Amino acid sequence: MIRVILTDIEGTTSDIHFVHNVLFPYAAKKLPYFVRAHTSDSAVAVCLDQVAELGHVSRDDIEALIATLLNWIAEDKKITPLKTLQGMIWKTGYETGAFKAHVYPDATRLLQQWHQHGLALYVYSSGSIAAQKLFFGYSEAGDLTPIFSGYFDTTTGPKREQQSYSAIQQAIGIPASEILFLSDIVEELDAASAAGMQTAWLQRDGSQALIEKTPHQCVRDFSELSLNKTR
Ligand SMILES: CSCCC(=O)C(=O)COP(=O)(O)O
Ligand SMILES: [Mg+2]
Repeated sequence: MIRVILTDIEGTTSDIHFVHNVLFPYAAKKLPYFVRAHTSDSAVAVCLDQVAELGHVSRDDIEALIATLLNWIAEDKKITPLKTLQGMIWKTGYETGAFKAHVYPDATRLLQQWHQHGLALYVYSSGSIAAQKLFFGYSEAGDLTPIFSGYFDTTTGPKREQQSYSAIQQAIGIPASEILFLSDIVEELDAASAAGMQTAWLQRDGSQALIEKTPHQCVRDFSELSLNKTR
């Protein structure tokens, strides 16, 4: 029996194009000014320490740190300090109404329904926890944060590693077999499955036949999901 839904965001609850065509360009445009203006903020400084280390750049060279961050955005790197800084930058975008987060109507409807039926809902995304809360707080469907019980990001571990899902299972405190993880990325589903979770592969491109030769439940949208199906 599934008691917990753990969901990815980009490509699962939400359109990948919203993230790549709206969120990432907004962050790239604002990042240089944001970093220069906040170098002495402690939370930003911690991120810049990490960028210097991971990017092999001098900590004193702010312009090189900015260039590294912009390259990471262009390459869609899921690197924790980048994701933390992006979340800080998007806050203004959401608060000023520059954009609202896209959530597929089927995802909104089913998440609300599952919440009403007593399932616990959690998010696991490469976006920082702060960014996830903004995303669902300022969604096109309104504030969806009340339906979620918790959030996980890459500070728990990378999304393609089994250990990350084991750590999430421990934190949630429900047996892995009663947790259903939803994602559009098969390597993430493989890692969750190796940790004992149930899995479902969101293949939202309806023009293609569903890839079904996998151990994962395959669906086009949330309305096709079965909470009773086991591998
Ligand atoms: C919630 S912030 C926007 C999404 C994001 O930055 C990202 O990298 C999406 O990664 P996901 O793990 O949700 O595919
Ligand atoms: Mg995804």
